[in-house]
Amino acid sequence: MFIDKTLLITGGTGSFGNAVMERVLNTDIKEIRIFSRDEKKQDDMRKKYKNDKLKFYLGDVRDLSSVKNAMHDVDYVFHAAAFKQVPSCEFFPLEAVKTNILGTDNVLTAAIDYGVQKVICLSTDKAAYPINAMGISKAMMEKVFIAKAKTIAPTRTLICGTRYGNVMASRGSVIPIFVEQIKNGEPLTITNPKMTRFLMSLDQAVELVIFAFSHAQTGDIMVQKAPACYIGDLAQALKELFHKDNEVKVIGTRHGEKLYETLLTKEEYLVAEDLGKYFKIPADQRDLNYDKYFDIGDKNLSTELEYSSHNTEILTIEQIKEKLLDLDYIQNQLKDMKVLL
Ligand SMILES: O=c1ccn([C@@H]2O[C@H](COP(=O)(O)OP(=O)(O)O[C@H]3O[C@H](CO)[C@H](O)[C@H](O)[C@H]3O)[C@@H](O)[C@H]2O)c(=O)[nH]1
Repeated sequence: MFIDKTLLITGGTGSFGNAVMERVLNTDIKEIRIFSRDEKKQDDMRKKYKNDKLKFYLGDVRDLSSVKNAMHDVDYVFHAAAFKQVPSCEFFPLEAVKTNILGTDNVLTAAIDYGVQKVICLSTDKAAYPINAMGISKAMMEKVFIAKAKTIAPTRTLICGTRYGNVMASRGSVIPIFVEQIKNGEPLTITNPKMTRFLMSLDQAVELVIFAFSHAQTGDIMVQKAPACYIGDLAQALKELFHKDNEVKVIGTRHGEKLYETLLTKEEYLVAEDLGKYFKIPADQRDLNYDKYFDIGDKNLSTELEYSSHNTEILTIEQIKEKLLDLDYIQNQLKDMKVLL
């Protein structure tokens, strides 16, 4: 797939950028361009990998000229640059607009201008029925790339996306928070034990992008099916793995937070194609002459379910423990704490 090609990864110094880069670096790819704002992280990456195939571009997706500067002779783009923290986007929603929405438009404009063959834009479950600024900006990002996909022949530039849930043990997320609390003998701060979240690994996020890369048609969003768990059960699973019995403190739901996340809205579920491990949300083929579709309507809409972390497979405590044990992060923490399994 990548033989002699050039791949640009926006947000390339982030955890997803690193993971997907590592996955592709050992193919016959010609060049991987890491595009990001942070010179320090780029320098760390340069020193860590010491690989001539890796090229680093400083820039910001908000600035079209910096994006164009990195886009010449690129074949494929994985667009991962984004603001993804819920709280910071709540306080600075316009910053989310600039990076997540306008930045995406810049990436697509430059990609089309330079004849890039494929662009994969990364979205999140928080974009489905969004309630916080981060999710709303990502939902708009999806609208932007779907609309843009209609403006260009897929044989020239194919534009598609992926949507995935929380990445387990990512920096600042609940798993490392609970592990630190366990280590320090502090109570585990549970927002609501009945809250559910999809459980996905970084590798699966990479898999999903590679799957979209090889299977998506223009305008499609690819979604990975995933199990979920109750946050109360996640805390219990961690306590059992670490052989500790910390107290639990229920602290209540945080700002902008949902009881459960949605990967497919019911409107999308109705049209989604089930591809086994994945769902494909095909691009809406209607054009602006909307009137001619009005009398068809959608009778099923009121009965259809969404695909959410409440109605997907819910893992038992034992199953959560198995998933946790697959994570390098958990293995290292268990070793640090000299826990025998
Ligand atoms: O101390 C905590 C922290 C979190 N949770 C719960 O654990 C679940 C997961 O929380 P995370 O903070 O790990 O993940 P979020 O779903 O809240 O989303 C987070 O991860 C996203 C990316 O996956 C974005 O980065 C986002 O800004 C960030 O809030 C939620 O139900 C949350 O209520 C707790 O019970 N206690």
